Amino acid sequence: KNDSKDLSMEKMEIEALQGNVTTEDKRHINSFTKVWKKASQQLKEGFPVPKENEGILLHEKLKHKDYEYKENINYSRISCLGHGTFGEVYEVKDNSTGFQCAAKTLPLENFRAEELLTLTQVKSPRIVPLLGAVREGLNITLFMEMIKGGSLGQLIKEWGSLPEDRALYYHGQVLEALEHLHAMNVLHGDVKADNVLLSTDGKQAFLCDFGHSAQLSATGIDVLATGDYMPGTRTHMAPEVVKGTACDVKVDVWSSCCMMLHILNGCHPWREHNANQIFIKIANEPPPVDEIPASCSPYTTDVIRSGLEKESVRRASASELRMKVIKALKEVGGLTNQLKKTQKSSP
Ligand SMILES: CN1C=C[C@@](O)(C#Cc2ccnc(-n3nc(C(N)=O)c4cc(F)ccc43)c2)C1=O
Repeated sequence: KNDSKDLSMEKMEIEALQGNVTTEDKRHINSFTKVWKKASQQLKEGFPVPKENEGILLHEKLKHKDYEYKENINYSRISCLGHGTFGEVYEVKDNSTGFQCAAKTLPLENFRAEELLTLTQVKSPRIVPLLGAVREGLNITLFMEMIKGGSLGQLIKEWGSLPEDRALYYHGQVLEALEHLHAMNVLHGDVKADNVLLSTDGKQAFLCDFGHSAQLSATGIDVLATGDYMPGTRTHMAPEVVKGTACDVKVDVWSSCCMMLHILNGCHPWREHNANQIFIKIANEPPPVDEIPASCSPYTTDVIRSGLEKESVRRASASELRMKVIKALKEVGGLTNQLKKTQKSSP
């Protein structure tokens, strides 16, 4: 009897929220997640979806007007920060407060409820904070803190590759974010340098883009290549993902070590193979440990080897690997080299 009462309460709550943008608390975002997931399904099946402007703003400097929050009317795009499979990310400014933040916009039919559910559940200093989620017609816009140092992927492009100490330093911070996620049986699903954002002084790294995240069942094992799951970046995919066998949170540990190879070598692992060959290589060949630079300390080599175990049961967990990273970072003398801003690679 109580459940049905709760359900009808929730139904009333959702109806009250629909068609409006409000600054409620985070739990209302979950209500919209259900509504948008259904609308996204309807669109995919070819049914029309009413064009609404609705959602939740979580930051007091993002101000809706008469329960509306629309591009150009209430906020404006300043510049494009990045684009990819996920949609586009812009730097935006609230027209009434001048507050600037970042906003990822994606078509409603590409909306995955897990992206928002993960972001409302996770509280970690190593994860980009969500500032709001608004539907405008057939688009969803997710507002988040602006992280001014840009992405680690951009930094690697600028410098070619990064020294071992800095690679370990950033790997350690990514593993901190993964520890938080994995403790809640959530996997990120697309750990790579493009999804790691840096503070301007390069001292802090933040994990972003939960468009590929998945909440695993209680056993912690799921087959990812099913349903609406969108796999992450091919070169960073764990063998179990490629093979479509049972996956657990350790797929992120594998990807984080592929990211480590990318930072150290300046290119993704499995570089010389074309897209289709990569799946066969990942599934059948030994892990790409031969791509670990010979100049790396034995401790760094041990980090990458422990995270690139093909059998996920033998692979280190995020917390075990972070311990190894801290040891390796100490062994190489800590974070010493400064990336001098002036010495950018020639244009
Ligand atoms: C909290 N939250 C909300 C949505 C989310 O799933 C995402 C994302 C995403 C994807 C790609 N790129 C960026 N991206 N964000 C920024 C920024 N916040 O400053 C950014 C800055 C760049 F220079 C390049 C890409 C950038 C952010 C998520 O995690």
